[in-house]
Formats: sequence, C-alpha cells, structure tokens
Amino acid sequence: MASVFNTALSVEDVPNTNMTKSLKVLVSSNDYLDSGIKILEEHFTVIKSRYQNFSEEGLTKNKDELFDLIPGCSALVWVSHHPITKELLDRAGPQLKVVSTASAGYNHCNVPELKKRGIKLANTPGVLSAAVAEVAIALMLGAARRFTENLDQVHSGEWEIGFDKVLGQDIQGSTVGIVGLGGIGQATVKRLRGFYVEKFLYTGHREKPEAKELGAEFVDLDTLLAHSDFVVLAVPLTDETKHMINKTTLAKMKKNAILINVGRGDLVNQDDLYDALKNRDIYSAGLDVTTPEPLPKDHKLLTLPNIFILPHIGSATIGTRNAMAVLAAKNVVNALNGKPLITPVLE
Ligand SMILES: O=C(O)[C@H](O)CO
Repeated sequence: MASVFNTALSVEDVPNTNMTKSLKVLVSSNDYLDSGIKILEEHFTVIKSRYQNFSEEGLTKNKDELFDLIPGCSALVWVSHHPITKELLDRAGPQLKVVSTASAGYNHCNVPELKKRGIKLANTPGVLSAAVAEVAIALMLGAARRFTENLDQVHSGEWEIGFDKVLGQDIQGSTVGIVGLGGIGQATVKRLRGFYVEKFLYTGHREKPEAKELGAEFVDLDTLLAHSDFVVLAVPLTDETKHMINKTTLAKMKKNAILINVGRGDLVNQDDLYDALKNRDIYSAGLDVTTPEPLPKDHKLLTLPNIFILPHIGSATIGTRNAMAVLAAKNVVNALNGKPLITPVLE
C-alpha cells in the first residue's frame, strides 16, 4: 500500500497556507475519503454534498444540492460522474479556478468550456493503474473461465461437473490486444507476464516507447481485432472512441475472442455487443463499465451466460481510493496557491 501513496507528493510537500480559509472548496459527493478532506480542511472552507451519486434518488438529490452549494466556490473536487456543464459553471461564478476530478477519466468534464473560462482541470491518473489492471485480469479470467455460468451453478446447487462441461479458454498461449497502451494498459501487460501470454499487440495514436520493454507490438486496430484472443479496452472515452466497438468492429474479431472493457461503457455499442454474444460471433465479454451505471437489473446483457459484469470497481481498493482522494486534494491546494498542478489535464 505504501508504494501507492508514494506515487503522489507527501502532505509535507504541499505548499502551506498563505492561502485564506475564506476560499470555498466544494466536494461533490459524500463518499470522498477523509484522507482528502483532511488536506483540504487544513487550507480551505470545505463544503460537502450530503449525498452520494449512485442510487437514482441519491443522484437527483446530489445534483440539486450541488446546484445550491456551488455559487462562490473557488475549487470543485469532483467525485460524482455528473457532467460539469456550462450551466453549473455559470452558477459557480467567475472565482472558480480549478476542477479536480477524483478519477482518471474526465469525459464528464466539459473541457472546451473550462478552457474558454481559464479554469484548470486535474485528474488522478497513475495512482489507479495497478488496481484497474488487476480488475482487467479478473475480467479476463471471469469471461474466459465462464464465471457467470459457474457462479449460477453454485447458487442453484446444480453443478455440471462432467469432464467436458463448462470448459473455458486459456490465457496461456493467447494473443492479448490492448487498445490504449497508457498507464492502465501497460500495468495490465506487466501483470499478465506470469500468465505466459504468447503475444501482446497494442494500438493507439502512436507507438509508445515503453512498448519495446513490454514486448508489445504496435498494430492498427483492424489487425489487433483480427488476431487477438483477448481485446482489452483501456482508452479514455472521447468523440473518437465512442462506440469504437460496434457491429463492424465486432465482425472483425475472432470467433473465440473475449472483449474486456475497463475504460467507459460508451466505448462499446451495447446493442451490437449483445447481438454478437447472443449469436456467438465472439466468445464472451468482461465489463467493469457499462451504460448506464448502474445497469438496470432487467437489462438484456444480464440475460446472457457469456458475459461477466462488475459494477465499476476498477479503482476501488482502500489504498487506491485514498491515493486518488489525496492527489485530488493536493491538486486543489497547488492550484489555489498558484503552483503547477501535479497531474494536469488543463493548466
Ligand atoms: O476513471 C476512473 O478513475 C475510474 O474509472 C474510476 O472512476
């Protein structure tokens, strides 16, 4: 755990208060951790939403409350996945200097609008790569070894224990294609080394210098889809990547291919994925992210035996979430003290 915390600056490194307590910092949800609150409270007046943003009721209350609390704030620590809209920024007022999202993904932030207004944006990459990579591997195992069907058997008490029953696929000897060899993609490759993967492919905008050491080969998306037994999505959601996995791209994948998504639900056209899984055009899928979240319990994807879904827990470990909370807070301290952001998206 120590090494996770060490990836961000220590509390002592943070510039201290010639700032005033009168600056207001809004924490967008009540599930932000005390490790972050403590740092913020040393410097600022912290205003916290009383609500979380995961139940339908909580989401609505959280959204309404944020609208009431935001006027006059100098910084936002964003733990919600609500979009940061033009309307919300107008409501905040011109003193708003920085948005610090406690996530690697920042697709919920209106970047052009923030830029136009000169508001800084920070995120929390790096500190969560290991935890998300571990979940990517859990999904690979879960989808390849048919955990959904197997867990159903455990719960129903009807085990199919035949020698030839519920057989899965190996990671050993497979080709793993990583879409997006950033921090999470690289961490996934490193952790897969012990699984005796035959070949790593990756795709993205450009070749990555780190790939050589990882033994990963740069290819275009079509080549990756055509050759990979596992396709791991580890890219941010942008206009370019939205629905990059769709009817056309699914048709380019191998029959035995397993699709893994640890990025964002909207990277995948879920109707097309449903059809591909139902028709066995690909073997299975493992998703940590869906659209929407939570996925309604009567959603058609949940009727499929060959899908293994987790409720967006990629970064949800004690060490990682604390590291994210601390980093998000330190970015605010720096921004309001005229120092560079530690992990800037927009500066
Ligand atoms: O973007 C992220 O940081 C993860 O998906 C957790 O929200």
